[in-house]
Amino acid sequence: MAAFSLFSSAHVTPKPSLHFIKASTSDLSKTSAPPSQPSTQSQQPPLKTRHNIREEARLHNAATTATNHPRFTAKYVPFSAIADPSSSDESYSLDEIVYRSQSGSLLDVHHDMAALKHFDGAYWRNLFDSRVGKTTWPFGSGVWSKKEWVLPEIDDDDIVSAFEGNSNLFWAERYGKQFLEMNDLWVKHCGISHTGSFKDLGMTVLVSQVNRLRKMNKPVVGVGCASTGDTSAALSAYCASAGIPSIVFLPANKISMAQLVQPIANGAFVLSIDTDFDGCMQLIREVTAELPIYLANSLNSLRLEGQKTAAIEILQQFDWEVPDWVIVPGGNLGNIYAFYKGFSMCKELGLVDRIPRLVCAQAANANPLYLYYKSGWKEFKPVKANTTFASAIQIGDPVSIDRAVYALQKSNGIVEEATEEELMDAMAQADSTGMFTCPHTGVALTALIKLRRSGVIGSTDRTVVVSTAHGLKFTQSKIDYHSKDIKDMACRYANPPVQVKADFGSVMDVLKKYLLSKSH
Ligand SMILES: Cc1ncc(COP(=O)(O)O)c(C=O)c1O
Ligand SMILES: N[C@@H](CCOP(=O)(O)O)C(=O)O
Repeated sequence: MAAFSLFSSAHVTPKPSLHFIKASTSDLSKTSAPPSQPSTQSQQPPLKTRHNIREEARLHNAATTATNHPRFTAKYVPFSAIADPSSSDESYSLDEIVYRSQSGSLLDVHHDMAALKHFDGAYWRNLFDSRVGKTTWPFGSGVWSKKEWVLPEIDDDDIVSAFEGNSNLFWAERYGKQFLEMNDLWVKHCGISHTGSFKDLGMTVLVSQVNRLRKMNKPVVGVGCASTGDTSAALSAYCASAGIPSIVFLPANKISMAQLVQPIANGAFVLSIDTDFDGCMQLIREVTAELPIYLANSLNSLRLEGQKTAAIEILQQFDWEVPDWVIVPGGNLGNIYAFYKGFSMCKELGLVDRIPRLVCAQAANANPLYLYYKSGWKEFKPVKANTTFASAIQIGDPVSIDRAVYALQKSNGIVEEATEEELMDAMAQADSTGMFTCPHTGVALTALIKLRRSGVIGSTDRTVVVSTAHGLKFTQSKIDYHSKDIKDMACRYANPPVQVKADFGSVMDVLKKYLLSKSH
Protein backbone atom coordinates (compact mmCIF):
# COMPACT_ATOMS: atom_id res chain seq x y z
CA MET A 1 0.00 0.00 0.00
CA ALA A 2 2.85 2.31 0.93
CA ALA A 3 4.38 1.65 -2.47
CA PHE A 4 1.14 2.64 -4.10
CA SER A 5 0.96 6.00 -2.39
CA LEU A 6 4.42 6.66 -3.78
CA PHE A 7 2.90 6.71 -7.21
CA SER A 8 -0.40 8.35 -6.48
CA SER A 9 0.57 11.84 -7.61
CA ALA A 10 2.16 10.60 -10.83
CA HIS A 11 -0.54 8.03 -11.24
CA VAL A 12 -2.49 9.64 -14.03
CA THR A 13 -1.11 9.26 -17.51
CA PRO A 14 -1.33 12.69 -19.09
CA LYS A 15 -4.40 12.93 -21.30
CA PRO A 16 -3.38 12.71 -24.94
CA SER A 17 -4.12 16.00 -26.62
CA LEU A 18 -5.75 16.04 -30.02
CA HIS A 19 -3.03 17.95 -31.74
CA PHE A 20 0.65 17.55 -32.18
CA ILE A 21 2.25 19.71 -29.52
CA LYS A 22 4.87 21.90 -31.16
CA ALA A 23 8.31 21.81 -29.59
CA SER A 24 9.02 24.77 -27.36
CA THR A 25 11.67 27.27 -28.35
CA SER A 26 14.10 25.70 -25.95
CA ASP A 27 13.39 22.33 -27.56
CA LEU A 28 14.05 23.83 -30.94
CA SER A 29 17.54 24.73 -29.97
CA LYS A 30 18.01 21.08 -29.07
CA THR A 31 16.82 19.67 -32.37
CA SER A 32 19.24 17.78 -34.45
CA ALA A 33 21.44 19.43 -36.95
CA PRO A 34 20.37 19.04 -40.54
CA PRO A 35 21.95 15.99 -42.04
CA SER A 36 25.56 16.64 -42.67
CA GLN A 37 28.49 14.47 -43.46
CA PRO A 38 30.33 13.50 -40.28
CA SER A 39 33.63 15.27 -39.89
CA THR A 40 36.50 13.67 -41.67
CA GLN A 41 39.46 12.42 -39.70
CA SER A 42 41.51 15.48 -40.60
CA GLN A 43 38.86 17.89 -39.26
CA GLN A 44 38.83 16.23 -35.85
CA PRO A 45 41.03 17.41 -33.01
CA PRO A 46 44.10 15.25 -32.47
CA LEU A 47 43.42 12.22 -30.29
CA LYS A 48 45.17 13.67 -27.23
CA THR A 49 42.87 16.70 -27.04
CA ARG A 50 39.65 14.77 -27.74
CA HIS A 51 37.30 14.51 -24.76
CA ASN A 52 34.78 11.84 -25.61
CA ILE A 53 32.51 11.08 -28.52
CA ARG A 54 29.41 12.60 -26.87
CA GLU A 55 31.22 15.90 -26.38
CA GLU A 56 32.52 15.79 -29.91
CA ALA A 57 28.97 15.36 -31.17
CA ARG A 58 27.88 18.37 -29.12
CA LEU A 59 30.62 20.54 -30.58
CA HIS A 60 29.93 19.30 -34.07
CA ASN A 61 26.20 19.98 -33.78
CA ALA A 62 26.78 23.45 -32.42
CA ALA A 63 29.02 24.17 -35.40
CA THR A 64 26.70 22.76 -38.05
CA THR A 65 23.24 23.81 -36.84
CA ALA A 66 22.04 25.96 -39.69
CA THR A 67 18.71 27.48 -40.44
CA ASN A 68 18.42 27.07 -44.17
CA HIS A 69 17.64 23.34 -44.02
CA PRO A 70 14.19 21.88 -43.42
CA ARG A 71 13.58 20.71 -39.90
CA PHE A 72 12.81 17.02 -39.72
CA THR A 73 9.96 16.06 -37.42
CA ALA A 74 7.90 13.03 -36.49
CA LYS A 75 4.67 12.48 -34.57
CA TYR A 76 2.29 9.68 -33.65
CA VAL A 77 -0.74 9.18 -35.90
CA PRO A 78 -3.43 6.47 -35.69
CA PHE A 79 -2.27 3.40 -37.59
CA SER A 80 -5.58 3.41 -39.45
CA ALA A 81 -4.55 6.75 -41.01
CA ILE A 82 -1.08 5.80 -42.26
CA ALA A 83 -2.12 5.35 -45.87
CA ASP A 84 -3.44 8.92 -45.84
CA PRO A 85 -2.39 10.88 -42.72
CA SER A 86 -4.38 13.89 -43.93
CA SER A 87 -7.56 11.81 -43.47
CA SER A 88 -7.29 12.29 -39.68
CA ASP A 89 -6.36 15.29 -37.58
CA GLU A 90 -5.53 13.08 -34.61
CA SER A 91 -1.84 13.16 -33.80
CA TYR A 92 0.43 13.29 -30.77
CA SER A 93 3.88 14.56 -30.01
CA LEU A 94 6.43 11.81 -29.42
CA ASP A 95 6.94 13.51 -26.05
CA GLU A 96 3.46 12.42 -24.97
CA ILE A 97 2.90 9.12 -23.20
CA VAL A 98 0.33 7.50 -25.42
CA TYR A 99 0.17 4.04 -26.96
CA ARG A 100 -3.25 3.91 -28.64
CA SER A 101 -5.43 6.25 -30.67
CA GLN A 102 -8.75 7.60 -29.38
CA SER A 103 -10.57 4.74 -31.06
CA GLY A 104 -8.20 2.24 -29.44
CA SER A 105 -6.26 1.41 -32.59
CA LEU A 106 -2.47 1.15 -32.82
CA LEU A 107 -0.34 4.22 -33.46
CA ASP A 108 2.42 4.74 -35.99
CA VAL A 109 5.33 7.17 -36.04
CA HIS A 110 4.74 9.43 -39.01
CA HIS A 111 7.69 11.36 -40.41
CA ASP A 112 7.39 14.65 -42.24
CA MET A 113 8.05 13.07 -45.62
CA ALA A 114 7.88 16.41 -47.42
CA ALA A 115 10.83 17.65 -45.38
CA LEU A 116 12.80 14.46 -45.98
CA LYS A 117 12.05 14.77 -49.70
CA HIS A 118 14.02 18.02 -49.83
CA PHE A 119 16.92 15.64 -50.37
CA ASP A 120 17.00 13.05 -53.13
CA GLY A 121 17.66 9.32 -52.86
CA ALA A 122 21.34 9.70 -53.77
CA TYR A 123 21.81 12.18 -50.92
CA TRP A 124 20.37 9.80 -48.35
CA ARG A 125 22.28 6.81 -49.71
CA ASN A 126 25.55 8.74 -49.52
CA LEU A 127 24.81 10.10 -46.07
CA PHE A 128 23.96 6.69 -44.62
CA ASP A 129 26.93 5.05 -46.34
CA SER A 130 29.29 7.72 -45.02
CA ARG A 131 28.39 6.86 -41.44
CA VAL A 132 29.01 3.12 -41.49
CA GLY A 133 31.90 1.78 -39.46
CA LYS A 134 32.71 5.04 -37.64
CA THR A 135 32.70 5.83 -33.94
CA THR A 136 31.12 9.27 -34.44
CA TRP A 137 28.38 9.66 -31.82
CA PRO A 138 25.66 8.50 -32.34
CA PHE A 139 26.15 7.42 -35.97
CA GLY A 140 28.36 4.45 -35.12
CA SER A 141 25.06 2.72 -34.40
CA GLY A 142 23.29 1.14 -37.37
CA VAL A 143 20.07 2.62 -35.99
CA TRP A 144 21.29 6.14 -35.27
CA SER A 145 23.18 6.34 -38.54
CA LYS A 146 19.63 6.81 -39.87
CA LYS A 147 18.67 9.24 -37.12
CA GLU A 148 16.80 11.68 -39.40
CA TRP A 149 14.40 8.84 -40.28
CA VAL A 150 14.13 7.46 -36.75
CA LEU A 151 13.84 10.11 -34.02
CA PRO A 152 14.89 13.29 -35.81
CA GLU A 153 14.27 15.61 -32.90
CA ILE A 154 16.08 13.87 -30.08
CA ASP A 155 19.19 15.52 -28.70
CA ASP A 156 22.24 13.35 -29.41
CA ASP A 157 23.06 13.67 -25.74
CA ASP A 158 19.86 11.85 -24.72
CA ILE A 159 20.60 8.84 -26.88
CA VAL A 160 21.26 5.52 -25.13
CA SER A 161 23.12 3.33 -27.58
CA ALA A 162 25.39 0.29 -27.62
CA PHE A 163 26.28 0.94 -31.26
CA GLU A 164 23.76 -1.73 -32.19
CA GLY A 165 22.89 -2.71 -35.77
CA ASN A 166 25.31 -3.00 -38.68
CA SER A 167 24.85 -6.76 -38.29
CA ASN A 168 26.42 -9.25 -40.64
CA LEU A 169 24.58 -10.09 -43.86
CA PHE A 170 25.96 -13.57 -44.29
CA TRP A 171 26.20 -15.22 -47.70
CA ALA A 172 24.81 -18.70 -46.98
CA GLU A 173 26.76 -20.18 -49.85
CA ARG A 174 27.04 -23.76 -48.69
CA TYR A 175 23.59 -23.99 -47.12
CA GLY A 176 22.03 -22.55 -50.27
CA LYS A 177 23.88 -24.90 -52.62
CA GLN A 178 23.61 -28.04 -50.55
CA PHE A 179 20.00 -27.90 -49.43
CA LEU A 180 18.17 -25.55 -51.75
CA GLU A 181 20.03 -25.25 -55.03
CA MET A 182 20.26 -21.53 -54.47
CA ASN A 183 23.22 -19.30 -55.20
CA ASP A 184 22.02 -15.96 -53.87
CA LEU A 185 20.85 -16.80 -50.37
CA TRP A 186 21.70 -14.53 -47.44
CA VAL A 187 21.10 -14.59 -43.70
CA LYS A 188 20.80 -11.27 -41.90
CA HIS A 189 22.27 -12.06 -38.50
CA CYS A 190 20.28 -9.62 -36.33
CA GLY A 191 21.01 -11.90 -33.35
CA ILE A 192 24.71 -11.05 -33.45
CA SER A 193 24.02 -8.04 -31.34
CA HIS A 194 24.51 -6.51 -27.91
CA THR A 195 21.92 -8.67 -26.11
CA GLY A 196 21.73 -11.37 -28.78
CA SER A 197 18.57 -10.43 -30.64
CA PHE A 198 17.09 -7.84 -33.01
CA LYS A 199 15.28 -6.25 -30.05
CA ASP A 200 18.31 -4.02 -29.43
CA LEU A 201 17.43 -2.08 -32.59
CA GLY A 202 14.08 -0.98 -31.21
CA MET A 203 15.11 -0.70 -27.60
CA THR A 204 17.83 1.87 -28.19
CA VAL A 205 15.13 4.14 -29.62
CA LEU A 206 12.57 3.53 -26.91
CA VAL A 207 14.99 3.90 -23.99
CA SER A 208 16.54 7.01 -25.55
CA GLN A 209 13.10 8.61 -25.76
CA VAL A 210 12.42 7.59 -22.15
CA ASN A 211 15.71 9.19 -21.17
CA ARG A 212 14.52 12.40 -22.84
CA LEU A 213 11.09 12.20 -21.19
CA ARG A 214 12.65 11.77 -17.76
CA LYS A 215 14.88 14.79 -18.34
CA MET A 216 11.69 16.69 -19.20
CA ASN A 217 10.26 15.56 -15.83
CA LYS A 218 7.54 13.48 -17.44
CA PRO A 219 6.02 10.86 -15.12
CA VAL A 220 8.18 7.86 -16.00
CA VAL A 221 9.58 6.09 -12.96
CA GLY A 222 10.47 2.88 -14.78
CA VAL A 223 10.05 1.02 -18.05
CA GLY A 224 8.26 -2.33 -18.30
CA CYS A 225 7.52 -5.11 -20.74
CA ALA A 226 6.02 -8.56 -21.08
CA SER A 227 8.46 -10.86 -22.75
CA THR A 228 9.30 -14.24 -24.15
CA GLY A 229 12.91 -13.47 -23.30
CA ASP A 230 14.47 -11.17 -25.88
CA THR A 231 12.57 -7.92 -25.33
CA SER A 232 13.26 -8.22 -21.60
CA ALA A 233 16.97 -8.79 -22.20
CA ALA A 234 17.23 -5.71 -24.42
CA LEU A 235 15.10 -3.54 -22.15
CA SER A 236 17.08 -4.38 -19.04
CA ALA A 237 20.45 -3.83 -20.73
CA TYR A 238 19.59 -0.42 -22.20
CA CYS A 239 17.88 0.71 -18.99
CA ALA A 240 20.84 -0.43 -16.92
CA SER A 241 23.15 1.49 -19.19
CA ALA A 242 21.10 4.68 -18.66
CA GLY A 243 20.39 4.11 -14.95
CA ILE A 244 16.63 3.74 -15.50
CA PRO A 245 14.66 1.10 -13.52
CA SER A 246 13.29 -1.74 -15.65
CA ILE A 247 10.48 -4.17 -14.81
CA VAL A 248 9.93 -7.37 -16.78
CA PHE A 249 7.01 -9.80 -16.77
CA LEU A 250 8.07 -13.27 -17.86
CA PRO A 251 5.90 -16.35 -18.33
CA ALA A 252 7.17 -18.83 -15.72
CA ASN A 253 9.22 -21.73 -17.15
CA LYS A 254 8.65 -20.71 -20.76
CA ILE A 255 11.89 -18.97 -21.65
CA SER A 256 15.44 -20.26 -21.95
CA MET A 257 17.87 -20.04 -19.01
CA ALA A 258 20.22 -17.85 -21.04
CA GLN A 259 17.39 -15.38 -21.65
CA LEU A 260 16.21 -15.45 -18.03
CA VAL A 261 19.64 -14.63 -16.66
CA GLN A 262 20.02 -11.53 -18.86
CA PRO A 263 17.55 -9.22 -17.04
CA ILE A 264 18.61 -10.70 -13.72
CA ALA A 265 22.24 -9.82 -14.41
CA ASN A 266 21.29 -6.34 -15.64
CA GLY A 267 19.44 -5.55 -12.42
CA ALA A 268 15.86 -5.54 -13.72
CA PHE A 269 12.92 -6.19 -11.39
CA VAL A 270 11.89 -9.60 -12.74
CA LEU A 271 8.42 -11.04 -12.18
CA SER A 272 8.04 -14.69 -13.13
CA ILE A 273 4.31 -15.08 -13.65
CA ASP A 274 2.34 -18.30 -13.84
CA THR A 275 0.80 -17.64 -17.23
CA ASP A 276 1.84 -17.51 -20.88
CA PHE A 277 3.17 -14.53 -22.88
CA ASP A 278 -0.33 -13.38 -23.83
CA GLY A 279 -1.27 -13.36 -20.14
CA CYS A 280 1.85 -11.32 -19.29
CA MET A 281 1.07 -8.89 -22.12
CA GLN A 282 -2.44 -8.33 -20.79
CA LEU A 283 -1.06 -7.69 -17.31
CA ILE A 284 1.63 -5.22 -18.41
CA ARG A 285 -0.96 -3.26 -20.39
CA GLU A 286 -3.17 -2.98 -17.32
CA VAL A 287 -0.26 -2.10 -15.05
CA THR A 288 1.19 0.58 -17.35
CA ALA A 289 -2.24 2.22 -17.52
CA GLU A 290 -2.15 2.58 -13.72
CA LEU A 291 1.46 3.19 -12.73
CA PRO A 292 4.15 5.52 -14.09
CA ILE A 293 5.81 2.66 -15.93
CA TYR A 294 6.45 3.25 -19.63
CA LEU A 295 5.41 0.37 -21.90
CA ALA A 296 8.32 -1.08 -23.89
CA ASN A 297 6.60 -3.76 -25.96
CA SER A 298 6.23 -3.24 -29.68
CA LEU A 299 2.66 -2.09 -29.14
CA ASN A 300 4.66 1.10 -28.57
CA SER A 301 5.44 2.20 -32.12
CA LEU A 302 8.77 3.81 -31.14
CA ARG A 303 10.30 0.34 -31.08
CA LEU A 304 9.50 -0.24 -34.73
CA GLU A 305 11.35 2.93 -35.75
CA GLY A 306 14.57 1.27 -34.65
CA GLN A 307 13.70 -2.16 -35.98
CA LYS A 308 12.94 -0.78 -39.45
CA THR A 309 16.61 0.19 -39.86
CA ALA A 310 17.47 -3.52 -40.37
CA ALA A 311 15.59 -3.31 -43.67
CA ILE A 312 17.44 -0.16 -44.72
CA GLU A 313 20.68 -1.83 -43.72
CA ILE A 314 19.97 -4.84 -45.96
CA LEU A 315 19.54 -2.54 -48.96
CA GLN A 316 22.69 -0.68 -48.01
CA GLN A 317 24.65 -3.94 -47.69
CA PHE A 318 23.54 -4.90 -51.21
CA ASP A 319 24.75 -1.50 -52.43
CA TRP A 320 21.12 -0.39 -52.70
CA GLU A 321 20.01 -3.32 -54.84
CA VAL A 322 16.67 -4.74 -53.76
CA PRO A 323 16.46 -8.46 -52.90
CA ASP A 324 13.53 -10.47 -54.25
CA TRP A 325 12.45 -11.97 -50.92
CA VAL A 326 12.87 -11.27 -47.22
CA ILE A 327 11.70 -13.92 -44.75
CA VAL A 328 11.00 -12.92 -41.14
CA PRO A 329 9.85 -15.13 -38.24
CA GLY A 330 6.74 -13.62 -36.60
CA GLY A 331 5.31 -13.68 -33.08
CA ASN A 332 3.89 -10.43 -31.70
CA LEU A 333 4.18 -9.24 -35.34
CA GLY A 334 5.83 -5.86 -34.91
CA ASN A 335 8.96 -6.83 -36.80
CA ILE A 336 7.35 -7.83 -40.09
CA TYR A 337 5.76 -4.37 -40.21
CA ALA A 338 9.05 -2.71 -39.23
CA PHE A 339 10.73 -4.38 -42.22
CA TYR A 340 7.95 -3.23 -44.52
CA LYS A 341 8.22 0.31 -43.20
CA GLY A 342 12.00 0.44 -43.68
CA PHE A 343 11.74 -0.81 -47.25
CA SER A 344 8.81 1.41 -48.18
CA MET A 345 10.48 4.58 -46.80
CA CYS A 346 13.50 3.79 -48.97
CA LYS A 347 11.21 3.52 -51.98
CA GLU A 348 9.22 6.63 -51.22
CA LEU A 349 12.37 8.69 -50.67
CA GLY A 350 13.97 7.49 -53.88
CA LEU A 351 16.77 5.31 -52.53
CA VAL A 352 15.41 2.26 -54.40
CA ASP A 353 12.65 1.75 -56.95
CA ARG A 354 10.79 -1.24 -55.48
CA ILE A 355 10.43 -3.27 -52.30
CA PRO A 356 11.01 -7.01 -51.78
CA ARG A 357 8.22 -9.52 -51.26
CA LEU A 358 7.90 -10.32 -47.56
CA VAL A 359 7.31 -13.74 -46.02
CA CYS A 360 6.24 -14.06 -42.40
CA ALA A 361 7.01 -17.46 -40.88
CA GLN A 362 5.23 -18.81 -37.81
CA ALA A 363 5.58 -21.93 -35.67
CA ALA A 364 2.63 -24.25 -36.37
CA ASN A 365 2.13 -24.39 -32.60
CA ALA A 366 1.52 -20.63 -32.46
CA ASN A 367 0.13 -19.70 -35.85
CA PRO A 368 -2.75 -17.18 -35.64
CA LEU A 369 -1.42 -15.12 -38.56
CA TYR A 370 -0.98 -18.21 -40.73
CA LEU A 371 -4.58 -19.29 -40.08
CA TYR A 372 -5.83 -15.80 -40.84
CA TYR A 373 -3.86 -15.72 -44.11
CA LYS A 374 -5.16 -19.16 -45.08
CA SER A 375 -8.73 -17.93 -44.49
CA GLY A 376 -8.11 -15.28 -47.18
CA TRP A 377 -7.87 -12.63 -44.44
CA LYS A 378 -11.53 -13.28 -43.63
CA GLU A 379 -11.54 -13.75 -39.91
CA PHE A 380 -8.81 -13.28 -37.31
CA LYS A 381 -9.02 -15.53 -34.28
CA PRO A 382 -6.40 -15.47 -31.52
CA VAL A 383 -5.21 -18.97 -30.60
CA LYS A 384 -3.94 -20.60 -27.44
CA ALA A 385 -0.24 -20.85 -28.28
CA ASN A 386 1.24 -24.28 -27.63
CA THR A 387 4.75 -25.03 -26.50
CA THR A 388 7.32 -24.66 -29.24
CA PHE A 389 11.10 -24.82 -29.43
CA ALA A 390 10.76 -21.40 -31.03
CA SER A 391 9.75 -20.19 -27.57
CA ALA A 392 10.21 -16.48 -28.29
CA ILE A 393 7.33 -16.64 -30.80
CA GLN A 394 4.97 -18.68 -28.64
CA ILE A 395 2.32 -15.97 -28.95
CA GLY A 396 -1.36 -16.56 -29.68
CA ASP A 397 -2.81 -13.04 -29.67
CA PRO A 398 -0.28 -10.77 -31.41
CA VAL A 399 -0.69 -7.07 -30.67
CA SER A 400 0.49 -6.00 -34.13
CA ILE A 401 -1.84 -8.17 -36.16
CA ASP A 402 -3.18 -5.17 -38.13
CA ARG A 403 0.33 -3.95 -38.87
CA ALA A 404 1.37 -7.39 -40.12
CA VAL A 405 -1.62 -7.75 -42.45
CA TYR A 406 -0.94 -4.29 -43.88
CA ALA A 407 2.74 -5.12 -44.49
CA LEU A 408 1.94 -8.43 -46.15
CA GLN A 409 -0.81 -7.05 -48.35
CA LYS A 410 1.32 -4.11 -49.47
CA SER A 411 4.33 -6.30 -50.28
CA ASN A 412 2.46 -9.12 -52.03
CA GLY A 413 3.57 -11.19 -49.08
CA ILE A 414 3.10 -14.78 -47.98
CA VAL A 415 2.66 -16.49 -44.59
CA GLU A 416 4.15 -19.93 -43.94
CA GLU A 417 4.33 -22.21 -40.93
CA ALA A 418 6.78 -24.77 -39.53
CA THR A 419 6.15 -27.85 -37.42
CA GLU A 420 8.48 -28.58 -34.53
CA GLU A 421 10.32 -31.26 -36.50
CA GLU A 422 10.66 -29.02 -39.56
CA LEU A 423 12.06 -26.08 -37.63
CA MET A 424 14.52 -28.17 -35.64
CA ASP A 425 15.75 -29.99 -38.75
CA ALA A 426 16.17 -26.70 -40.61
CA MET A 427 18.10 -25.22 -37.70
CA ALA A 428 20.37 -28.29 -37.54
CA GLN A 429 20.98 -28.22 -41.30
CA ALA A 430 21.92 -24.55 -41.19
CA ASP A 431 24.24 -25.19 -38.26
CA SER A 432 25.90 -28.02 -40.18
CA THR A 433 27.00 -25.46 -42.77
CA GLY A 434 28.71 -23.22 -40.21
CA MET A 435 25.93 -21.09 -38.78
CA PHE A 436 24.71 -21.32 -35.17
CA THR A 437 21.06 -20.43 -35.54
CA CYS A 438 18.16 -20.11 -33.12
CA PRO A 439 14.92 -22.10 -33.51
CA HIS A 440 13.11 -18.98 -34.79
CA THR A 441 15.57 -18.83 -37.66
CA GLY A 442 14.69 -22.52 -38.16
CA VAL A 443 11.07 -21.39 -38.62
CA ALA A 444 12.10 -18.86 -41.28
CA LEU A 445 14.34 -21.40 -43.02
CA THR A 446 11.46 -23.89 -43.12
CA ALA A 447 9.32 -21.28 -44.86
CA LEU A 448 12.10 -20.87 -47.40
CA ILE A 449 12.42 -24.64 -47.92
CA LYS A 450 8.65 -24.92 -48.54
CA LEU A 451 8.56 -21.98 -50.94
CA ARG A 452 11.56 -23.35 -52.85
CA ARG A 453 9.99 -26.79 -53.12
CA SER A 454 6.75 -25.33 -54.45
CA GLY A 455 8.73 -23.21 -56.93
CA VAL A 456 7.43 -19.92 -55.55
CA ILE A 457 11.00 -18.88 -54.74
CA GLY A 458 13.30 -19.55 -57.70
CA SER A 459 16.84 -20.90 -57.49
CA THR A 460 18.39 -17.59 -58.57
CA ASP A 461 16.10 -15.33 -56.54
CA ARG A 462 18.05 -13.13 -54.18
CA THR A 463 16.61 -14.11 -50.82
CA VAL A 464 17.31 -12.87 -47.29
CA VAL A 465 16.37 -14.91 -44.23
CA VAL A 466 16.26 -12.80 -41.09
CA SER A 467 17.92 -14.55 -38.17
CA THR A 468 16.40 -12.91 -35.12
CA ALA A 469 18.39 -14.24 -32.17
CA HIS A 470 21.75 -15.78 -31.36
CA GLY A 471 21.86 -19.58 -31.21
CA LEU A 472 23.75 -19.40 -27.92
CA LYS A 473 20.52 -18.29 -26.23
CA PHE A 474 18.89 -21.59 -27.17
CA THR A 475 21.55 -24.21 -26.54
CA GLN A 476 19.23 -26.53 -24.58
CA SER A 477 17.10 -27.14 -27.68
CA LYS A 478 20.25 -28.02 -29.62
CA ILE A 479 21.46 -30.32 -26.84
CA ASP A 480 18.08 -32.12 -26.82
CA TYR A 481 18.14 -32.44 -30.61
CA HIS A 482 21.70 -33.72 -30.91
CA SER A 483 21.10 -36.14 -28.00
CA LYS A 484 18.02 -37.42 -29.89
CA ASP A 485 16.19 -36.69 -26.69
CA ILE A 486 12.98 -35.27 -28.17
CA LYS A 487 9.79 -37.31 -28.03
CA ASP A 488 8.33 -38.18 -31.44
CA MET A 489 11.16 -36.50 -33.34
CA ALA A 490 13.61 -38.43 -35.52
CA CYS A 491 16.31 -35.74 -35.11
CA ARG A 492 17.64 -36.75 -38.52
CA TYR A 493 20.61 -34.40 -38.48
CA ALA A 494 21.72 -35.15 -34.91
CA ASN A 495 25.48 -35.26 -34.44
CA PRO A 496 26.01 -36.74 -30.96
CA PRO A 497 29.51 -37.06 -29.54
CA VAL A 498 31.08 -40.55 -29.82
CA GLN A 499 31.98 -42.19 -26.52
CA VAL A 500 35.37 -43.84 -26.85
CA LYS A 501 37.74 -45.65 -24.51
CA ALA A 502 40.95 -43.83 -23.57
CA ASP A 503 43.30 -46.04 -25.58
CA PHE A 504 45.07 -45.52 -28.89
CA GLY A 505 43.50 -48.53 -30.63
CA SER A 506 39.92 -47.54 -29.84
CA VAL A 507 40.53 -43.93 -30.93
CA MET A 508 42.16 -45.12 -34.19
CA ASP A 509 39.24 -47.47 -34.91
CA VAL A 510 36.57 -44.79 -34.65
CA LEU A 511 38.67 -42.27 -36.57
CA LYS A 512 39.31 -44.70 -39.46
CA LYS A 513 35.63 -45.48 -39.67
CA TYR A 514 34.81 -41.76 -39.72
CA LEU A 515 37.41 -40.92 -42.39
CA LEU A 516 36.17 -43.77 -44.55
CA SER A 517 32.62 -42.44 -44.37
CA LYS A 518 33.91 -39.04 -45.57
CA SER A 519 36.18 -40.28 -48.34
CA HIS A 520 33.51 -40.77 -51.02
C1 LIG B 1 14.02 -14.38 -31.45
C2 LIG B 1 12.73 -13.80 -31.93
N1 LIG B 1 12.37 -14.01 -33.20
C3 LIG B 1 11.24 -13.51 -33.69
C4 LIG B 1 10.37 -12.79 -32.90
C5 LIG B 1 9.14 -12.27 -33.53
O1 LIG B 1 9.14 -10.88 -33.63
P1 LIG B 1 7.75 -10.11 -33.60
O2 LIG B 1 7.19 -10.31 -32.22
O3 LIG B 1 8.08 -8.72 -33.86
O4 LIG B 1 6.89 -10.76 -34.62
C6 LIG B 1 10.69 -12.58 -31.55
C7 LIG B 1 9.78 -11.87 -30.62
O5 LIG B 1 8.61 -11.95 -30.73
C8 LIG B 1 11.91 -13.08 -31.06
O6 LIG B 1 12.27 -12.85 -29.82
N1 LIG C 1 9.66 -12.16 -28.63
C1 LIG C 1 9.27 -11.06 -27.83
C2 LIG C 1 7.82 -11.01 -27.54
C3 LIG C 1 7.36 -9.61 -27.27
O1 LIG C 1 7.49 -8.89 -28.43
P1 LIG C 1 7.54 -7.31 -28.53
O2 LIG C 1 8.32 -7.07 -29.77
O3 LIG C 1 6.16 -6.85 -28.60
O4 LIG C 1 8.23 -6.76 -27.33
C4 LIG C 1 10.15 -11.06 -26.58
O5 LIG C 1 11.30 -11.39 -26.70
O6 LIG C 1 9.69 -10.75 -25.52
